[in-house]
Amino acid sequence: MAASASMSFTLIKPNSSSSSSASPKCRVLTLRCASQSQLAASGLAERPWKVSDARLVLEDGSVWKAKSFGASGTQLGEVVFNTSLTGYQEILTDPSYAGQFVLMTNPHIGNTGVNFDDVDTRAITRRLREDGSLIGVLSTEESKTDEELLEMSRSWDIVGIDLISGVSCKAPYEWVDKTNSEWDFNSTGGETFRIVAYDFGIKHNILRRLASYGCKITVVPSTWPASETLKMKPDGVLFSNGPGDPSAVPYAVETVKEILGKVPVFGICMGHQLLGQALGGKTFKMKFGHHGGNHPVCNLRTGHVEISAQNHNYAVDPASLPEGVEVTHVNLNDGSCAGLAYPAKNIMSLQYHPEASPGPHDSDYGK
Ligand SMILES: NC(=O)CC[C@H](N)C(=O)O
Repeated sequence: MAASASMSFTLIKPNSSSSSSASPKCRVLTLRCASQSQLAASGLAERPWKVSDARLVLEDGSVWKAKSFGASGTQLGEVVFNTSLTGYQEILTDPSYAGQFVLMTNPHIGNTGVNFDDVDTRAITRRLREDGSLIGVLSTEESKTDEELLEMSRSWDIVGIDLISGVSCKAPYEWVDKTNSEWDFNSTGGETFRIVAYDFGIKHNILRRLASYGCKITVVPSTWPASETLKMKPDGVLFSNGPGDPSAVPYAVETVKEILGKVPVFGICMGHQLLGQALGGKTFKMKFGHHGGNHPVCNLRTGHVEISAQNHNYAVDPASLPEGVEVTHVNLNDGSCAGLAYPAKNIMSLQYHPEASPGPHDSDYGK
């Protein structure tokens, strides 16, 4: 689903003037440093892909000059940074990043660290840490002026947009693949539960982990009616991860509401945010969210700390939840809600990724 481009960066003085607009079309892009001399020395400049000048223009008026290879054109999106040390392939193919650019911060991926030829892309991360996630336009089109690109970045917002409909499957299907045995560490033999999994941009490893635990899984589109799901008489329903603003998909919240209390349900990330709303709570946008494989979470039921993989810009406001809903997990970096349960209705959910691949695997408890 994702286009990607690798770029070297040189920061020039912020430019704050503006002029035209364009329709938003967003893809996940990764920003990676390599100097032109390195590219030339390695022969990359002669490879089939085109190396071209590129610019990342942020809505704050800053213009970041770059060299790109692997993709060309102009893309608009929200720039977020990810602190994971490994797994950038999985990050770039995670549908939850639809509408966003991913800026890797690990020196081995996102930048070259000590390199006097290039400005370190961690400078962009610092900017995002100050101001929060920013909309940006990444372009290799020389015909577009900085002002035009700036205007594009200022005339689009990721808030309020339904991004899950663009990444969900279009028809139901059965999922059978398990975690490859060389990577498996917790699994059960035999069939356990029949699950309907709502695909809001579901990650394959969620499905693999469930299959390894013996679940028989039917994946359904985001618009699949609750009544059809209930007719399938599943033992449980999973609401998956997915991109974008959870308050911009009221139809999905309605589906969740219709299912709650009738069968046990579990939500991951977007699924957790939809459950929070279906229970009467509200979500809010965080400053720059949580994106990385190193987030400490406290499981309040056990007192144990789990290191978790996270990828979200929104969170459920615990103060907005009705009585009876229990906050089961808390992010120890900022105290935000990382898990919910409502035992009276057999509901549980996590804001983070217990199935993370690559790990950490602290939250894959096994049986
Ligand atoms: N990984 C996800 O499901 C992301 C959830 C939601 N799109 C957010 O950014 O908060």
